[in-house]
Amino acid sequence: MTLNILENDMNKPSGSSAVNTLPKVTRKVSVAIIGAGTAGQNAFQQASKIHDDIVIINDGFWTTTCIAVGCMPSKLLIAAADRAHEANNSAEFGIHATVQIDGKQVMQRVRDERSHFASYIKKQVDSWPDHKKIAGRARINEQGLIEVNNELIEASKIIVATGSSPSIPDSWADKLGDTMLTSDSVFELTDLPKSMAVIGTGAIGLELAQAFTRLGVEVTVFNRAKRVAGLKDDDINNKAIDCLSHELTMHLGSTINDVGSQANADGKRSSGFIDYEDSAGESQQWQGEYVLVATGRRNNIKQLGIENLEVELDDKNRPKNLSKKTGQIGDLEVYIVGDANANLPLLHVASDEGYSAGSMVCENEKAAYIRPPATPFSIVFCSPQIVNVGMSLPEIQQDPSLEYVIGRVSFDNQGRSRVMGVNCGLLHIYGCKKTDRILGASMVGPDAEYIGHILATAITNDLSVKDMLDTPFYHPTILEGLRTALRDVQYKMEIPYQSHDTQQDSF
Ligand SMILES: Cc1cc2nc3c(=O)[nH]c(=O)nc-3n(C[C@H](O)[C@H](O)[C@H](O)COP(=O)(O)OP(=O)(O)OC[C@H]3O[C@@H](n4cnc5c(N)ncnc54)[C@H](O)[C@@H]3O)c2cc1C
Ligand SMILES: NC(=O)c1ccc[n+]([C@@H]2O[C@H](COP(=O)([O-])OP(=O)(O)OC[C@H]3O[C@@H](n4cnc5c(N)ncnc54)[C@H](O)[C@@H]3O)[C@@H](O)[C@H]2O)c1
Repeated sequence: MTLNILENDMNKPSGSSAVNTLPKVTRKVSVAIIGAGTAGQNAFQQASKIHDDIVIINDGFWTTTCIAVGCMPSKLLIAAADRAHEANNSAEFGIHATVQIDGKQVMQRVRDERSHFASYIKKQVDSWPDHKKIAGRARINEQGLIEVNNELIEASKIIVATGSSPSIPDSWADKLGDTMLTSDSVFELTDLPKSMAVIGTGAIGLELAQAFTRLGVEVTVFNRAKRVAGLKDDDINNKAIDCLSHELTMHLGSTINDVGSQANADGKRSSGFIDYEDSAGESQQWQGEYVLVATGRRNNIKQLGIENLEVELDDKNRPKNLSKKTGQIGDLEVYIVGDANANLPLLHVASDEGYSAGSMVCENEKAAYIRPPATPFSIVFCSPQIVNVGMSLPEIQQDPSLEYVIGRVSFDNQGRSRVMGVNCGLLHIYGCKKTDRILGASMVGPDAEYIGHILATAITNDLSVKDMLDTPFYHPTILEGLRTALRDVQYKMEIPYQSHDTQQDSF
């Protein structure tokens, strides 16, 4: 189905007042892409291979969220924090150091390196013809036309790649004023503050709270649920809280009743406050320099006028009839990709979806190379890292046909983890008894990013637990912990040809 909303209106008899009052279309294009982040840029590059009459519209910076305010600056901050942490915590190895942290230099390096990454994107965007790029905020009007600046664009196919933004509870921005930070503003700090509250223990809250703590900031974390990183396996969640609590002051299960800011005695600055009820029901107040609000992100779609393209949204702003493979909405010539569709708001997913939608507008599903939807996989880069792969435990439990066992390994006494002094963690692998396949896994622990990749490869390529165990595991590695958990899966499956012991790592 094509975008015929315009045609319907335009087809009204000539002389009709409706036609005469319509503003004039300034350009007609085969493909319009709205949003030039990772998903939009990939879509543009791919679609440009076939279409010359194509336009990409972007509001704000022409780098990407990932580079400007997301993955990269957060990992740069974590890198500095980890250096400080190692130096400060090596006494058990007989290494004693006095660490001096230059906050200005830490934050400057974050921005300098960010500029380095941004320069690659700038080079790419600069290479695109100017007439195909429009800087401005797009809106889709009632006729299904794209309004941007003084232009009115009619597009045969539209790819929406408008990303997401921090979601801030009502009135908090006004009440906190200058004391409020979000992931959009925190990397602009020119120095490290003395104190900070972090609200939210999702990926953003955990990563930044721990990084600032390690850099000497007095950080207090709040979350309404007794849950970190959205973990759905209670044992892994409890273990993650246990490992992270060694460093972080966390008020989990607390209710925030009010937030605000008040002038300091010096009259120069304000400080922020949070009135909250702790998990025991006691009223408390926190006061400090900044409040970092990390209470989730919302897709940038409602303000766009997407309903004018006949796209329906559910109660969570997610488009109905979304193909998770291509981002296409039903049989409309509309594709919604990356964070904008609120499916899996992760970088590799935005990248793949943008590529697929860009291919689809060139060819069709049969001719274009469309990658299958990625195996669900997420990593939170706190220490120890938190990883989820494949199906979650509640998803598995909802399907009685999936006879599952849980293979487990603790990293508290795992050989190499102990050698390295990073021995806190737990891995659960959910194995299917009937098929000898891995359904999913959840983990907090050292080297989880690598263990997660191996498990994602196994699930994606349909490897059996036996296949995995027939693969060598080098000694002594943290990855031997993965083998211990896989052996536990085998043992619990009671499959005759397989080993009947849960062998621990050899030391
Ligand atoms: C602090 C932080 C850390 C993160 N860390 C990781 C990580 O480690 N790993 C990971 O996988 N993911 C991470 N993410 C998530 C990742 O950054 C996003 O999933 C990804 O960048 C989304 O890309 P996108 O192309 O969908 O959107 P974006 O890159 O946000 O691009 C959307 C573009 O559309 C523009 N736009 C919006 N509305 C309009 C409009 N009406 N008209 C014109 N233009 C418009 C926006 O201004 C923007 O330029 C992190 C996110 C944050 C915030
Ligand atoms: N390493 C990574 O891959 C990475 C890193 C950062 C961000 N991201 C992406 O960004 C997305 C957004 O991250 P996020 O951490 O902002 O969101 P999130 O939804 O994962 O976490 C938000 C947290 O805030 C809490 N919360 C919400 N309202 C609250 C309130 N009023 N009081 C107290 N707590 C409240 C929620 O309980 C939840 O724990 C993630 O889903 C992820 O896709 C990924």
